[in-house]
Amino acid sequence: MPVSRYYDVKRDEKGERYIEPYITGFLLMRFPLLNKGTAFTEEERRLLGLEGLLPPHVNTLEEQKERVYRRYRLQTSPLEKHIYLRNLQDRNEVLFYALVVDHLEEMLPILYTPTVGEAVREFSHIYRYPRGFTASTRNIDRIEEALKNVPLEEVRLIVATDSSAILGIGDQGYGGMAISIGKLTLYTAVGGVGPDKTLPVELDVGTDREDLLQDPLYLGVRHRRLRGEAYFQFLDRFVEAVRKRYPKALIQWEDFSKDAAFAVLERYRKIIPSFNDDIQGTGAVALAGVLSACRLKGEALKDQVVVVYGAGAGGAGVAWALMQGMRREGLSEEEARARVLVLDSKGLLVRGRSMEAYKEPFAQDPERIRAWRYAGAYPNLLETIQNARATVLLGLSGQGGSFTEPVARAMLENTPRPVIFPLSNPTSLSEALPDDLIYWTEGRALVAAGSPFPPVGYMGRTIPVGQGNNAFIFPGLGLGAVLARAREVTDGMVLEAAYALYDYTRDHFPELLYPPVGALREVSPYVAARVMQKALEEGVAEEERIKGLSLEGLWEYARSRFWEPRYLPYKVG
Ligand SMILES: NC(=O)c1ccc[n+]([C@@H]2O[C@H](COP(=O)([O-])OP(=O)(O)OC[C@H]3O[C@@H](n4cnc5c(N)ncnc54)[C@H](O)[C@@H]3O)[C@@H](O)[C@H]2O)c1
Ligand SMILES: O=C(O)C[C@H](O)C(=O)O
Ligand SMILES: [Mn+2]
Repeated sequence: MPVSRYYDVKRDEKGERYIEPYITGFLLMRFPLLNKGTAFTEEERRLLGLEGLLPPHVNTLEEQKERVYRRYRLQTSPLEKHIYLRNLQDRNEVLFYALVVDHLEEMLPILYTPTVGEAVREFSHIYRYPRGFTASTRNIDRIEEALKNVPLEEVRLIVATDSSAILGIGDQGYGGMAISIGKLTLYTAVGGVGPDKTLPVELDVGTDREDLLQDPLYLGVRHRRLRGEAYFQFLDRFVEAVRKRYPKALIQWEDFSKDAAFAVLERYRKIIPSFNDDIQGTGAVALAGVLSACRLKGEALKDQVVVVYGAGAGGAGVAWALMQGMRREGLSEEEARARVLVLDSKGLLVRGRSMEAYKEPFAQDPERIRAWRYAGAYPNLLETIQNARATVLLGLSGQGGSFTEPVARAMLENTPRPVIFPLSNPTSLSEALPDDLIYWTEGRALVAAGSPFPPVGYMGRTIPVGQGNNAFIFPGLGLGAVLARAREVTDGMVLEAAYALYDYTRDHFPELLYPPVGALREVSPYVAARVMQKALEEGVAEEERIKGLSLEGLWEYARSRFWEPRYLPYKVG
């Protein structure tokens, strides 16, 4: 079966890859995976029926990059830059990725967090070309036929959202498609997954946002969200259709609110290889960063007292991963629980309090807080930090500014080097500005944030702010699972991704909490190799070609499979 109904990628007698197109002429230039624009050679123009349709001068990819980069720089706001880049992506994917790879640090905040949050909000207003697949209450009864319309035959990676909790900005209806697109852009740009192997998906089950339902320009279905049985029937149909059309595909569940996130993960993880980025990716990235912080302070994770502020998908995932990390250092389940305190909007999770089932594993023994000093029904953030003598504080609350000066100073009372990670996105919802945290703690806090922040100058020092974002995990985790053809994404593989990121940071950036974003293209294949190794060890890897390979061999394998943005020559069969 060819890669697409529009073309196939083949190898010539020397083993070099080339494209055999099944469409020609003007139409070929309208398919972004095939278009080279002004870089079509004279020979290709003759061969493909493009003569006269393009300017006479033939550009190199380098020249094209120069041209689009100049225009890019003239865009006046992050959202305008985002729109510009997304248009380029929908016009010529090789050129788009070649440009992005050259300017990773500059462009990731435009294509991904934080600007992607704005793109989600404005999705219906900035919409231009179709991309990805929409499953909606309008087509779910014909989902199998609809999926056949996707012109790609070898999809291996799907990012799907129901848009119920996009970043920290809540229900965004159809606009969530932008997050699926953004995550997959990273999969290709830094995870080496070919764009023809990816499919962004919006699961449009409706929205509860009155302003969207009333907006005449809104592009999604106009009814309230499906819930309960109807919701799961919708998802069952989607998963079944994916399994049929793309039996080798992995699904990354993205930005499902806590009401559905845990149930969706558990319902499908043994049916189709899948993981939840907000629960598992975030858990892994937080564990890696806290381990790095412990190394920098010369302390062990098992001796920390961790407060996780926010108990949704992200918070629960982070609490789980940190407990697993402590167990690995020898603590019992009970001991680990006592060192990871989790708060939701009502305060500290304590056994006996009313709470959703998924929070129960993190609830503290009520005996423990009996002697604590606190005012309300349950200890709040400041009271928990003070009473438990917290040394690590992680924010996944979506409550901008909630790490105040008293909170930061209370951390400093407990330890000379507090670890404080305001991980909520986008930038405006960060629990604190890294700048403030550094000043309030007299330059002593170890700080990483979910969104990108510039380094902080303090008393003649320049303190880098790590980006504790699951972007350091999901591309490698997904790539590793896909290359290993893992039947399942196990908890072991998720935790291995965390330790891989920790090891990578220690070996290459020993002073930092996380590598710089510019290193993501090196980080992801390493994480992938470790994930593959774990999949082999746990017996879930089905790919024969990797069996028996050492870590070095797996790493080489991941690098050799890495998709690079360059033009392939055309040949007509
Ligand atoms: N840095 C990262 O990689 C990363 C990854 C995932 C999520 N996040 C961020 O975490 C935040 C939450 O995302 P989520 O996916 O967990 O959403 P969610 O909808 O599943 O959960 C939100 C949670 O926030 C908590 N919360 C709300 N109001 C609160 C309050 N006043 N005090 C304390 N807690 C409160 C609640 O416990 C709620 O369950 C978002 O801002 C998101 O961007 C960051
Ligand atoms: O999307 C991100 O930047 C990270 C994370 O998945 C989130 O929901 O905030
Ligand atoms: Mn997310």
